[in-house]
Amino acid sequence: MRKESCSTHNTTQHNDKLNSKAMVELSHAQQWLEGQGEGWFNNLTLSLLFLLFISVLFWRKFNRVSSTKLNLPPSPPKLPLIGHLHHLFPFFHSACRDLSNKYGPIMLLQLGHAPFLIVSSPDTAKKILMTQDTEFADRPLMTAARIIMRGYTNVIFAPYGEYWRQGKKLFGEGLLSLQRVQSFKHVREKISRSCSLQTPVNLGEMFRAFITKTSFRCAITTTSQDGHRLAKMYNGVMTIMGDFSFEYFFPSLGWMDVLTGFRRRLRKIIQENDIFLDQLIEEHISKSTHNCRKKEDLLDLLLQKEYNLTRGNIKALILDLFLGSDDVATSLEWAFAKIFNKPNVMKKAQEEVRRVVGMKSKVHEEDIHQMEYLKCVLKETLRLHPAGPTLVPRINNKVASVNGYDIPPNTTVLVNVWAIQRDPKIWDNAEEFIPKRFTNKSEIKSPDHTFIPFGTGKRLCPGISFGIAILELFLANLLFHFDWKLPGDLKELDMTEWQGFSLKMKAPLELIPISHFA
Ligand code: HEM
Repeated sequence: MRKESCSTHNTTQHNDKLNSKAMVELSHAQQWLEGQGEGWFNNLTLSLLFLLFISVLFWRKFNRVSSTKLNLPPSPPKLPLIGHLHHLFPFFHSACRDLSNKYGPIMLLQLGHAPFLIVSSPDTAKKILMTQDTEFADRPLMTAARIIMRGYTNVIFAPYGEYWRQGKKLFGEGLLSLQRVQSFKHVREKISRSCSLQTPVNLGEMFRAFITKTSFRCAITTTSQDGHRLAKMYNGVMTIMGDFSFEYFFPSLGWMDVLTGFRRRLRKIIQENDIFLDQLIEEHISKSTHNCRKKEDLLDLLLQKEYNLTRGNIKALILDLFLGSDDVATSLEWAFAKIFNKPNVMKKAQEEVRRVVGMKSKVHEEDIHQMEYLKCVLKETLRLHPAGPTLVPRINNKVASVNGYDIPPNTTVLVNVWAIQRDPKIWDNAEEFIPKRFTNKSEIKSPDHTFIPFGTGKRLCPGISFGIAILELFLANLLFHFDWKLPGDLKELDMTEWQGFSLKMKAPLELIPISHFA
């Protein structure tokens, strides 16, 4: 299943959209700029602006010709050059929900030069994700994913095809065979120190650090205790994956990513990751050669010769663990904040956890099965705060027909799960946090597509069981061992959202722990 970089495929796709002469000039300018390095801006600026103008004209000409024959979905009025970008503040998912209320559950936007289809109803989501899923099973080509994930050779961004199929199967097997998250000891000790000092704990930061480390260590056994390097690698990858790239929204302006320093930062992250990942890989190769590991882990599986993966492929696949961990940490942060802001929910959840665990000194995995209310709390959190509010983007390679509309090829398709899961036509008191609405509903995705925080269909998240297991265990432990209060004279937690790679809490989740068993 070996796969080398898809960047040529990407370039070809974008080139098709442009007049070839202007493209040749642009690519010369880009190569030249790459050679000059970041921060360069001198008297050639005018020539570059001229090129920009030409490329925009060509793009507009192309776009007009190709879309005239199609029956396109409804669209709000747009501005020259930026299209609908100005409509999408402060938050993409909520702005799209408001626009969809006016323009319908299937709506075409133009963001910069890139066409986006926004889907906001369960029925249309079903068509995209299930009924017509082969037409929409590909991922769009994004600069950060291309470079960090070495030509889209991780699972999340891999183009739909044999490499993706094999990668997902391997990833699923690797995650299933993981040793479960056994110990909450380190987190408990750290929080206990703050108990005695009566100082607030930044829970969001702590969740992220522990969950990345936990999922990484569960998947890959290593003697390296370098948690700091792991955290640095994680922060670097997550930050740049959520950054703005000119190449994506304005394909003809890809060279601007050189000027802004985006490309340089990507290269730096790759180099830093390489040091850590090469060390892990070498350690695994040497241990398997000397046959001194007791248990096989995800990395051992990926290193097996029969899969014929390059070292770059393996590094990209490992990085999917980071993206998955980020979703878990984000969901945990929201869940805890939601519980804290609703004292009756906190009381009920703590009573359940403490009743089930009883006289034991810690929460065991078997206990979790009996914590029905805790499971409802998690589902209600994932309903109101899905970590991926518009799932991971899809793309269609050919013209597709949905609800009688023509969807032009290479349209990025976003299913606004955040809007569907808060739709007052579907949910009673849709904006309210009411965990008991999930009583006796065991599924983590509903067949009618009204609740799909992990997506569905071919590109369904393979980390569901692993992610839920970590979430349940962390939450149960936090509720079992500690009571919590706000620092200073704060009355309530600030629940403002912030969109990075996942939809996070903007303000730090800081609370003072009080030991329940002191
Ligand atoms: C609460 C935790 C998590 C949430 C909310 C979540 C959510 C999602 C979503 C929305 C997608 C996109 C589905 C689509 O395009 O239809 C996805 C894909 C994916 N997730 Fe997760 N995820 C979580 C945990 C994890 C974990 C722990 C891992 C791995 C360790 C993981 C690995 C993946 C991978 C590899 C994909 C790509 C699947 C594909 O493209 O075929 N996720 N996840």
